[in-house]
Amino acid sequence: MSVHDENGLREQIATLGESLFSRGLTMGSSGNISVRLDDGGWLMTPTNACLGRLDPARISRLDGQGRLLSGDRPTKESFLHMAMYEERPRSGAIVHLHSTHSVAVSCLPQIDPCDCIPPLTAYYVMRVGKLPLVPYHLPGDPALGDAVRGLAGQHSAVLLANHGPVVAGKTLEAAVYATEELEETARLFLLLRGENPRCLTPEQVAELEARFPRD
Ligand SMILES: O=C(O)[C@@H](O)C(=O)COP(=O)(O)O
Ligand SMILES: [Zn+2]
Repeated sequence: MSVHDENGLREQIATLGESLFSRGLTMGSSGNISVRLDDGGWLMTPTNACLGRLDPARISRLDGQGRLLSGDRPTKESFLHMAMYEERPRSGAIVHLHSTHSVAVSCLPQIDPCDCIPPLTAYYVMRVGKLPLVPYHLPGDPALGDAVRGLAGQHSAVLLANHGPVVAGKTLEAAVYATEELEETARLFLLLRGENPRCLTPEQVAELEARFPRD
């Protein structure tokens, strides 16, 4: 990958981070973003950085073993991102946010841990699919990587209990779109609680999965 391409990805991380932050999809210095590079390394947002005010030049550059090559110290969830990439060789980017409605769902006692949000809309199935719950861990706990490793092969998105979503996509744009769709569907799910909404049937879900594979 040329320096020119890498710089373009740095700019894209900062631009999309600002877009997510300015729309209230993550607050303060919460959330992190990573992109896989052609040489097997990664660009990751630095720890304690506000996604709304990222400096492209200070984004952490890691090698394939997760060692910091340049930039600020990476997100404390770097091992979580790396575990997800390991299981998803076709994923090129990962987004983790503290988006309010998704976090709210992650705190509910009675959600199905194998599938936290039912298939309410076609677009949700196309962008997110089945969303498993990862049991609560301290943010930055290396055990989170192992917990996610067991799920990420089958799922492009997981929901960390009492914490928030982690979403992979083929490109950074795809991961951001999927995270936005997850947040909007979490909002719908909360709006419809108690209404016994009509969900898509297993046949309708299977048709969508076949016609619109994610990555
Ligand atoms: O919730 C946390 O502490 C992290 O998962 C997070 O969202 C922000 O951590 P850093 O990326 O290390 O700033
Ligand atoms: Zn977090």
